[in-house]
Amino acid sequence: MSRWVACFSGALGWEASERRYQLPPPRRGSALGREKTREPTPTILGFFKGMSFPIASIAVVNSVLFGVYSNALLALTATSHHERRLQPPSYTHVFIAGCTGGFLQAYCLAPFDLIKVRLQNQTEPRARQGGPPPRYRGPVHCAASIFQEEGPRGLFRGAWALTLRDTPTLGIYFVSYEWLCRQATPGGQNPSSTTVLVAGGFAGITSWVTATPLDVIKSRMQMAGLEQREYQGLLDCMVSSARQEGLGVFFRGLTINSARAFPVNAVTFLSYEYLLHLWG
Ligand SMILES: CN(C)C(=N)NCCC[C@H](N)C(=O)O
Repeated sequence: MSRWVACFSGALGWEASERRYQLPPPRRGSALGREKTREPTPTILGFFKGMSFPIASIAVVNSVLFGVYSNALLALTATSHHERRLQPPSYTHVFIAGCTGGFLQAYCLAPFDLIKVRLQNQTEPRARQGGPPPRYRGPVHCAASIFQEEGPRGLFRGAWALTLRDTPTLGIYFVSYEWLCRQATPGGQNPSSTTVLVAGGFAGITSWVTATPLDVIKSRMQMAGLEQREYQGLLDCMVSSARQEGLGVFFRGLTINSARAFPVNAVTFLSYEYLLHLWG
């Protein structure tokens, strides 16, 4: 039980805005480009757009991830959290447990991720007097609209890309964390808080560095239904994105992902270790 509760810690780790993955604006001269549109004045609030839903859902996401990871490790090694300090699990076991957590988390929570991406990509200004209302009025309205307009399968748009992104990268995430902790901790002892913070931060960066290319593709596929743009699949999305925007497209958002990953994952692991210690 404690393993699942511990993962509430993730409430601190909201996802960065996905607007960086938007497709380039229509070229000058295109029908859309010629339309006279009044751009809303950007405000600081734009950075926080659509954050309430990610904050609420990240607790669930991390509960599933860390819960499955801990239970998979328990099943593989037959040792409790405390015993593992004296008998550390092999990196293969850590990797398999991390991949299992990543796979189940991605598969079960794909609709939440889709809603988050759609809400964060809304470009309409907040409803003003006389102005157009935003397309989605909130998470429930967003889910209902996707269901109506794109069918039940629409809610799982991009789910494969999300699963492919999360399965190996979460294995890497937990292996990096374990490896860094072991380097800085004498055998048989618990890692210090500083070690946990630093190892968690770097584990977050490592996982995002490996995840960013598929993260870009996943977000594009999730937005495709809304932008009246269909990809034939993951490969088609990869090839057409690279053709139009060059290989750099796969690393879009890498700097911001990494800058965000350090503090978020440092705190996530510290809370996880602390709660395991308390209830484990
Ligand atoms: C897709 N990737 C790289 C990950 N999910 N990595 C694990 C970090 C999870 C954390 N909630 C975060 O958002 O950084």
